[in-house]
Amino acid sequence: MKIFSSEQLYEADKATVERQEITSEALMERAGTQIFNWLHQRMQGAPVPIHIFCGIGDNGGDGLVVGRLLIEHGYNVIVYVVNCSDKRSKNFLLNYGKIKNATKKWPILMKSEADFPEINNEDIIVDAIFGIGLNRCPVGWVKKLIQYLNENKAFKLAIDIPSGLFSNSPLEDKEAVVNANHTLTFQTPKLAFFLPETASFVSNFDVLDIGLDLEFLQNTEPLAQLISKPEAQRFYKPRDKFGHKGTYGHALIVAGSYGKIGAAVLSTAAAFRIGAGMVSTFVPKCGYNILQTSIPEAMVITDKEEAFISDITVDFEPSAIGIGMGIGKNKATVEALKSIFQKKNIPFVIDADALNNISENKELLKLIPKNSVLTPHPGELKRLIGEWKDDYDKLEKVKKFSGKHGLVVIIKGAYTIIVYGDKLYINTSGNPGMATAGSGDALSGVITGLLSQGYDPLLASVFGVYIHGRAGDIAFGQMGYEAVMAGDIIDNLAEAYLDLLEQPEIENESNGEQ
Ligand SMILES: NC(=O)C1=CN([C@@H]2O[C@H](COP(=O)(O)OP(=O)(O)OC[C@H]3O[C@@H](n4cnc5c(N)ncnc54)[C@H](O)[C@@H]3O)[C@@H](O)[C@H]2O)[C@@H](O)CC1
Ligand SMILES: Nc1ncnc2c1ncn2[C@@H]1O[C@H](COP(=O)(O)OP(=O)(O)O)[C@@H](O)[C@H]1O
Ligand SMILES: [K+]
Repeated sequence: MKIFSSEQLYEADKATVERQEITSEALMERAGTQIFNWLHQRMQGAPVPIHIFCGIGDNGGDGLVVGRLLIEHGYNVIVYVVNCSDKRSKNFLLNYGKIKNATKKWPILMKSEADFPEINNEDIIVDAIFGIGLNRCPVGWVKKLIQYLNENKAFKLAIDIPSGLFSNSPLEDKEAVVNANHTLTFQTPKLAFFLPETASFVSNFDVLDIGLDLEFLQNTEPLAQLISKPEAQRFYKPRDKFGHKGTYGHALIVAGSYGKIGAAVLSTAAAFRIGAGMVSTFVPKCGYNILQTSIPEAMVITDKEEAFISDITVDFEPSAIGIGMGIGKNKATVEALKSIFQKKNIPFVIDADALNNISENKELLKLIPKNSVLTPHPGELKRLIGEWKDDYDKLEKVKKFSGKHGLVVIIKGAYTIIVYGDKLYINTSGNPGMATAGSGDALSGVITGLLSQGYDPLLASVFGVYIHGRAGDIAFGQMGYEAVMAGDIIDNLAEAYLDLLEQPEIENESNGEQ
């Protein structure tokens, strides 16, 4: 599913009105009707008071449509106009008139704190104050109203986007955003829903298809692509009936140092489970017995050093190399990295201490083969590209870094983002149970194993991040968040594949899966 900017959505709006030969008022009616249907389906006529707070723009207009439809269906509705400006939009005014006709009275006009209504914890709040047209932070009594709503325990449903949140630019005032329990967003989710500083305002969301012009949506380059099951299903490369282990490549994992051989074990196991034909693992001598015992399927090659890696020599041509997990920062290890980057001109997966060594020895950057995949968590990323002001600044910096060096960068975390030049892919699988030691080692093994099977680096990254997260979700289903260990994620790669190969999901409007 594509994520568009607010500017693109206004263009889509315009294209829809022109090509479908409808009025923008009709489009608003469509949008409001979708919200009404969502509520009506869940409330089934329940007499719970619904407080609808409408701004004076088109988001407010949507709120008025919802209010009118609910009233016409006998719901207990109180509609307020948050009168923060006299510049009411055309469609707001049209619907203001319509709701008056339906109810024979005007909505309640709010002009200051004195107008804040009493709301019970069991009531429902619909937030239609600001949508994607927010152009400055809410201040004064409007900010106070947002805070007042947030203090209330009533269920808060935001229309399109929680008021106070900019859809694709930095948040300036965290105190002036509606903390929505659920958001019903039109046509595509907004970028702010997925970034660490703003995602918490959008704990749950559904995407409502309001039928914006398909040609525009298909032909417009989005801000980002959201990756869910349907996309992953398209990326999957089916196994060949006549394939043999050589068909699926020989992956090399270079990992581990004294006390961190587990990192090598985890990434090796993950590379096998994701389907690499063969996996050889290069470790310091101290890792030999551990590897041979824990993963008999792996071939093990050892360094001349006992406790760390100093010189990576192998007697075969790997189809992919995953490097860095638990290797430490010994000087000799840095030299070994330098030399292998120069010797092997294939895409690498570069993780953990390999990234830290690169950050401390920036000359290594130039030696990394093009289209290699870097998998930093936020700490490693900061060391690599420096501090950032906010999430958007971070994305711009990573895009620049990726473009300059010709690398895929995976920004790990909840909603992992894969960056390749100007392109952003946002993963939707995964859960906080995966915040556990070694889950990153598993990811590097997964991506290395996919590269070795012939997935190109971008595809291996996007698909690998999804399936790793999905395996984590399945592990969560079995044992809850806390008990998940990295090994459980690896064990569930099998289930994640089976889940992927089930009948394709019907692409519907919910959960961002389109
Ligand atoms: N573009 C689309 O595809 C569609 C948009 N619709 C709705 O239209 C919304 C966008 O409507 P608008 O562009 O009218 O914008 P909004 O309704 O988001 O609000 C903008 C209005 O509020 C004022 N404003 C902005 N920030 C303010 C602040 N901090 N304090 C006080 N006033 C402030 C602006 O000057 C403007 O008058 C969407 O979010 C969505 O709800 C739907 O009706 C249907 C289709
Ligand atoms: N809250 C979360 N939600 C989703 N995925 C998460 C979450 N926390 C961690 N992960 C995933 O777990 C992995 C953690 O990687 P990393 O921090 O490198 O772990 P380690 O270094 O211990 O192996 C990443 O793939 C990350 O996206
Ligand atoms: K809103």
